[in-house]
Amino acid sequence: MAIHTEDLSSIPEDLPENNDRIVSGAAGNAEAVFERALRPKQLDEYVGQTKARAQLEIFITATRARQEALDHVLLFGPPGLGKTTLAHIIARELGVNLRQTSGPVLDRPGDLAALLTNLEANDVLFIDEIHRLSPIVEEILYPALEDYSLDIMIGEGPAARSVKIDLKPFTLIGATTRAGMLTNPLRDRFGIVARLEFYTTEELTKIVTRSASLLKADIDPEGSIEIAKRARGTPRIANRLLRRVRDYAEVKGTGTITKEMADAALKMLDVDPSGFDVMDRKLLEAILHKFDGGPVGIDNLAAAIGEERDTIEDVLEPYLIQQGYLQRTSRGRIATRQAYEHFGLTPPSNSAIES
Ligand SMILES: Nc1ncnc2c1ncn2[C@@H]1O[C@H](COP(=O)(O)OP(=O)(O)OP(=O)(O)O)[C@@H](O)[C@H]1O
Ligand SMILES: [Mg+2]
Repeated sequence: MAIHTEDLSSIPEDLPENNDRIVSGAAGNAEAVFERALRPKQLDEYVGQTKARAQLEIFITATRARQEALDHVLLFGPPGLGKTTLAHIIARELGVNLRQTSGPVLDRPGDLAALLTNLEANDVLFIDEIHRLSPIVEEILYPALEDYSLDIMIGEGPAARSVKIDLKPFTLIGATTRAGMLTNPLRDRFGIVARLEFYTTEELTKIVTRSASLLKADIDPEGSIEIAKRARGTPRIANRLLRRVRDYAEVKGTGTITKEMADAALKMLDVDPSGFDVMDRKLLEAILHKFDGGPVGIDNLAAAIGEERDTIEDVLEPYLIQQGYLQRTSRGRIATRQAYEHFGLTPPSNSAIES
């Protein structure tokens, strides 16, 4: 039996607590504990993502049979869709160890060299937020990925010399919310690229039901559906809403999470029936009211709602676009017909919007 290790020491301590935004895709610190408890451990417990899963299943089975290292894997998609979970599952299914670090933490070439030389044959190195690797570390990574070798400089000045170190075969799993921010040479070195998609209500209902049973929360099937519908297509949010609704049901009701309880709790938390929270509405309303429905450039929009451009692009926008409320065009963001209707407004007849 291989040991499945998680190097918690390399996870940054200063993760933000996202208590201010209930449907934020990002995880807060306190939440990490629950997340670990609710995280599926095997591929067959991993709900949804049929495309990515089917692809991985084949590669994992073939690689296991040949006892080789799996090709390098890039997982990308918005926060909370299950990239970290999937990385752990892959290592576990391969029967190898996983070492975890992240782009911003790994800022010195020596740290990467230490990690790589400590891997056993066919192990997984998981680098979260891989788009934030420093260029020097990335340079060192290329030959490691390509022919399992490291070229590092030892010493300084005239005495400096380059040393080549052979590594055991390994698999890099990189995760990013923004595939577009990877450099081309890095992206090209991943043999398997899996894009994670937002989950359907049915898939999220399964996740909520499973989590409720792990948390020993009493929930009706309709209660699960209500939470699933309002989770912005994101398992992390579904699990978070479940915990909040459970508290509400314990205090205001008999403890059973019914549709009515879920609805009342989510109303109190300002999550609307489409799963939009205050920030989503603020973004859409800004486009509708301040910019006449758009097009509006991302920087103007960021200034208007007092939000970071990155947060808009990584967290807010993807779901609104996928759901058809927002369009990204070369001239800027446009509110769609559906967005007008969501706020009870009449879409302008002559506008460029499509529904
Ligand atoms: N396919 C799934 N089936 C069941 N639960 C899932 C699935 N994907 C994610 N989850 C749940 O959602 C939580 C968040 O997932 P995870 O941490 O893997 O997201 P992530 O994509 O790595 O997010 P980030 O971009 O913030 O790192 C997990 O704790 C897990 O319980
Ligand atoms: Mg993650």
